[in-house]
Amino acid sequence: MALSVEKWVGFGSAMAGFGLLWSRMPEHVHDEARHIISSLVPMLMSCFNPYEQISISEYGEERFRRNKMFDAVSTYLRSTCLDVASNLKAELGDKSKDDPLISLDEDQEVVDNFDGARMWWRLCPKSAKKKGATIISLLPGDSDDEHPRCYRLVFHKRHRKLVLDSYLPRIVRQWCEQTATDRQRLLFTNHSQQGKSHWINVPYNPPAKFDMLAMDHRKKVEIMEDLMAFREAKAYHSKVGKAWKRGYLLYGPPGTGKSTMIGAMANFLGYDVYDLDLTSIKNNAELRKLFLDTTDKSIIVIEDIDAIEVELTTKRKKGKEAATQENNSDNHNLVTIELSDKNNDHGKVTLSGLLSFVEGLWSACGSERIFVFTTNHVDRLDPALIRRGRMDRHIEMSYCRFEAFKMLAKSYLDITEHSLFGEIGQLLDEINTTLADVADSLMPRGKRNGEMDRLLDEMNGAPAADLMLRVKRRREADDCLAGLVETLKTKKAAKMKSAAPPMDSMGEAKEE
Ligand SMILES: Nc1ncnc2c1ncn2[C@@H]1O[C@H](COP(=O)(O)OP(=O)(O)OP(=O)(O)O)[C@@H](O)[C@H]1O
Ligand SMILES: [Mg+2]
Repeated sequence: MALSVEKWVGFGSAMAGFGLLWSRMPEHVHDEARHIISSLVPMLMSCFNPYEQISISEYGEERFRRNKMFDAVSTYLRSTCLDVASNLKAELGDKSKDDPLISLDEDQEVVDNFDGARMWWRLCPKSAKKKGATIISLLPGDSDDEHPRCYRLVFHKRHRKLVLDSYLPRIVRQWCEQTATDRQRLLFTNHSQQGKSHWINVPYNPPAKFDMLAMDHRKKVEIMEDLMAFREAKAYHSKVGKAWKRGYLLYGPPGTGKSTMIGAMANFLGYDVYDLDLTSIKNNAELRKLFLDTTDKSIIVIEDIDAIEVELTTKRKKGKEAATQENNSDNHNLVTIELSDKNNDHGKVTLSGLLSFVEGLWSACGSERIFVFTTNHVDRLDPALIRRGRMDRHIEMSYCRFEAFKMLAKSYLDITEHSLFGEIGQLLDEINTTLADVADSLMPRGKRNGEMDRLLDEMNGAPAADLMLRVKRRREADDCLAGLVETLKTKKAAKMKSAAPPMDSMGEAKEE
């Protein structure tokens, strides 16, 4: 049957070609004959060929975007048609290394039954393109003169309505439901190969969760509520005619949790993360292609945006220009961003190119996207980049104070109080310490627990083991907190020393 379906489709194409030929007959062929035969061809075609087909290509016409319908069909066929296929292929799935991901091999045909109708599916391999067509490809190993892979669905033409109104929409619905529940989240980064940029990805399971993020509780709840409201605001955005996207600027000193917060956001929303490295992008056109190849329900991150040299070409920033260049002149990894790209955006990524995705024309391409910019130096950023509306929320990640410390102590040592808490609270108020430093001090090093660990192993769950475990934890907490006090005192002494006026030879403070 499969073969005959293919033949019918082939026959249909041949007839179509014949029809085309006729419609282009030279003038000297009698007009009337030409007209009669041309109008007969479609009729003949529909008499002889009872089948129709739909192609679902892996990439869209312009190759800018992956065709999600292709992914939906892959997932559907994997779940419904594998039993009847003989040519399969296996890959290691992202989720579990023990679980191979089985899918249809190229050219394997399978038949699906839907509401009594038969559907023939085939995954067609890449094929050579007819001469003359040129499409720029950004995909690895994908050459410009090839058609991408595609699924071909063949069905009887009396089922056309069923296919378009019920069968294909059901495939999409199932895919959406499945991806929402058990999809492996991915972390993407842009990569340049043979002068072309594309995304590469790895499975992403960030350990950070909001409940272990140490920061002001009220602020944290506000952020979570904001994210939740965003996720449910599809109708609102379309009602007010705004692109469904949101921008966050996370700023604060190194080690205060900006990257950790991004992981917590991704966990909370279940979104993929695109970590955009602007330094490897040549110009706005490439940036545009990368943005267009991001998926919905994603967080697009540009870390350390202050490290991007802002070379202003407009008059309004002339004064600041010299200072910016001077500050960054020795950093060769910087990408130059020009504010005005109207006349000259061929060789550079420009600020307006970047902004057109955050807020401008291109921001409407795709939906449910969150932009996160991070910086250690908020004061160095161009106001155009961070003005409200572009970056909807500015979140300060600050040094570790007592409240944040208590959260870290709870997650790292599982304690809520200790005799050293008072002293630690006071020291944290006096000196600026990052959460990264405090977190590092709170990691048990097991200095004096070697013997206890051995005993615990030997006891293997005996009743006394529980008590011993608690003693061990308590000791670890004592050690960590004592270590933290020591570190903070050393820092405080160093700070006081650097702030003290210089001494003369008699040990007296010199007058300035
Ligand atoms: N608010 C926080 N809550 C819990 N842990 C934190 C927090 N901030 C920092 N940490 C700890 O410090 C480590 C470094 O933090 P992180 O990388 O998020 O800092 P950052 O602000 O992104 O720094 P940088 O500006 O250098 O990129 C984290 O892996 C985490 O262990
Ligand atoms: Mg970071």
